[in-house]
Amino acid sequence: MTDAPILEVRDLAKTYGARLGCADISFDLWPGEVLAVVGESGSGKTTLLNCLSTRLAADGGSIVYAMRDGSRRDLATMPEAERRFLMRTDWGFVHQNPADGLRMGVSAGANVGERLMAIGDRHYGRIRGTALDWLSRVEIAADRIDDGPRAFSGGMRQRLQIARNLVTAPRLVFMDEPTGGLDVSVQARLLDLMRGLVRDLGLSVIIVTHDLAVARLLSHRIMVMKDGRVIEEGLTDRVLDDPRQPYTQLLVSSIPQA
Ligand SMILES: Nc1ncnc2c1ncn2[C@@H]1O[C@H](COP(=O)(O)OP(=O)(O)OP(=O)(O)O)[C@@H](O)[C@H]1O
Repeated sequence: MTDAPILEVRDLAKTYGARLGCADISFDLWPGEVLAVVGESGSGKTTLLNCLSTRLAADGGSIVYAMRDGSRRDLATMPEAERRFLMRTDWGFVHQNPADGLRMGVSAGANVGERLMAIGDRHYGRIRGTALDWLSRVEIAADRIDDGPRAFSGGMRQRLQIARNLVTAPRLVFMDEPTGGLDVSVQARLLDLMRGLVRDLGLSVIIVTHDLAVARLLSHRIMVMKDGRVIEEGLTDRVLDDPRQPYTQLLVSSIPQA
């Protein structure tokens, strides 16, 4: 842990014409911290995640990112090429639908190795070795390395997407409903795996989910969104065990208690 946030977000806002995407978003994310953004469908979670990861241009506010060299940079004014480099190296983005984050037409090994090549690794044997190592870390058998994602189950595809993202040792990972659309038993295994990796690698994570059980298991802190704004935030246990806002109370009461 360092004593400075990895991300400082102030007054971030995004509208789509007359419709509000998100507004008045301010928070700090600390190294090694997992922040869950929760809320119902349409509350602005995905808009916020896409603005933070610069996949979408915000209308206002600032996002300051702590670079590896310690310098602090405003992402809105960072040149496109530099942002793209960050996305390939320092950041990961795990999509709900693995097909959005994988190259479906190439092998599992190539999906992982490609990210290494993008940061300049050219040694075939080493790339394949690292890809094998990562497949095993996400519990994909070594003999599947030459199979394409199309031959994988939904859970395997999602694990492959995670390996592809983590192989470059990113510092910040964005996740958009990473367990959405999977069977409950597959979700449980994936969550367990993600929790271990996040902890072992000391990743900073912003995870969007409408599933409070996912937030409970993975996150240190929760931001609750409603109608594009953050209406409550705090440590995960506090928010889930002692929600202050009526809307959060409603969300919490609607999930079965473990
Ligand atoms: N491309 C777009 N054009 C117009 N309006 C949009 C667009 N994307 C999102 N919105 C609107 O912005 C608001 C926030 O949507 P957003 O997708 O961020 O919510 P969400 O909480 O991620 O929902 P979900 O869980 O269903 O993905 C909604 O009112 C939505 O209709």
